[in-house]
Amino acid sequence: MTRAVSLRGLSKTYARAATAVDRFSLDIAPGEFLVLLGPSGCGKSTVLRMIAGLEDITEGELLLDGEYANDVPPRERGMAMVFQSFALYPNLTNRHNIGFPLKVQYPHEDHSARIEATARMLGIDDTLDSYPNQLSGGERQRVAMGRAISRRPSVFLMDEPLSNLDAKLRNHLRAEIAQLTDELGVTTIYVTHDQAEAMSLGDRVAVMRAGVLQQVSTPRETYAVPANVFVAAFIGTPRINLLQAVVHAPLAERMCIDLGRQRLPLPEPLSHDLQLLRIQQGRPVVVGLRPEAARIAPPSHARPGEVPLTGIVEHTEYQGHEALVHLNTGSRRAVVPDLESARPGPGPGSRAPGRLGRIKERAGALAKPRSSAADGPEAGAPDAHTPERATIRAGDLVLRTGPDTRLRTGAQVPLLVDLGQLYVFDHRGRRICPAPTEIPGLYE
Ligand SMILES: Nc1ncnc2c1ncn2[C@@H]1O[C@H](COP(=O)(O)OP(=O)(O)OP(=O)(O)O)[C@@H](O)[C@H]1O
Repeated sequence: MTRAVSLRGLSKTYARAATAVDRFSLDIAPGEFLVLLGPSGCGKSTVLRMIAGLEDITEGELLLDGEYANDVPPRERGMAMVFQSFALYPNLTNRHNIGFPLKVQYPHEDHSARIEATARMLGIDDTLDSYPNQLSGGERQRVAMGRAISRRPSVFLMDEPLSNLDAKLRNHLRAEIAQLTDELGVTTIYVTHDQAEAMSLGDRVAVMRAGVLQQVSTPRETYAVPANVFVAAFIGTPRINLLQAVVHAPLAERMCIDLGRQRLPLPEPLSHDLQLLRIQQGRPVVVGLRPEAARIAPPSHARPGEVPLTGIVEHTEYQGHEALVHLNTGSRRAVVPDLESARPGPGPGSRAPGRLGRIKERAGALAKPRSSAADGPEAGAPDAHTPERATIRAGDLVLRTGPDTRLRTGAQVPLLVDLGQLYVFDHRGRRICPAPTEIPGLYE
């Protein structure tokens, strides 16, 4: 059996604490795999615990199969929870750990067949007579999952079940969880702060920030059409490049996006999405370019929709299947406060003061800002005395290239930016390009 879970304006306020979850609404279909994703402390576990009945709901409604369920005791909700810490009974064999919930529910029945079938499904049938301390972390987490499965719950609640495991095992178990929940067809709500895990597991991903739901969509939509700058920055590795910019849209001239030291010209005729940017004239915006949205090539190689920019190579990270080139375009990075500490900094070489200084000097030598209606305090080109100066750093743009690309540090290289992959966010961080109501090309 599987069931629908609906959250209607769910809020949670702890005594003497800020609101942990703020008017959270979501409908989860029977059999769906929904991932709750967000940084530490954003309220993911609190949502899960309210669904489980382990936490009182301060405001709002929980519906199970359409029925009001705020007051249903946890054991009557037909849910099973798997936590980050394996939480097994150390003095019970794995067989008894898996069978424990069955024994509590039906003390006089023989559960051997179901325990063994569950263990086979999880590939731990040969460890049934061992104790948890005789198992590896991955095996212990399988036993914990076995205990959750054996009860045949109608909803699985998983709270970072893989975060105590090493990367290799995590990837392996991730695939197993996907297969298992698919086979069982049970509604699964899975909490993680790992965006790669969320993207690979979820039918849909619900991104949270500071207790508030930001976006709920398929992994593909979440990546392709993030609702705001927070979601754009949270999803994708390497992270999207976010640059401070100003839209420059004089009536008689071509529109462009001023990045401070360089501009992105917007070729005529403008696409519908780019036309809508006109109303942002003179306003600060944030430009988002994923690492695959630009390539190293001269202007003569431009394909339709590509516009030129230049950058100075700061350093190249070899990744085996690709290389990541860190470039300095003289732009100012935009900061997403909740995420900034998690952002990988520039490479080790760039931390050497002499080299950083040299890179900054070269950045200064890039195309000088032309006179612009948008020039001014918000437009970029900050002078050395403004605090903004500190935000001009080497490596404002990271691009993906082939693994064999050889680039000399300090070389100035021509770039082509694909405007079809350009994101623009307004001063409040909402996506304004592509326009919010459209999902261009996604279902073609
Ligand atoms: N029992 C509690 N009393 C007071 N505040 C709490 C309690 N439990 C959680 N909080 C607060 O509620 C907020 C949300 O916590 P929650 O554990 O749901 O976040 P999370 O997104 O699951 O974080 P993590 O990924 O670190 O587990 C945090 O600010 C946390 O400090």
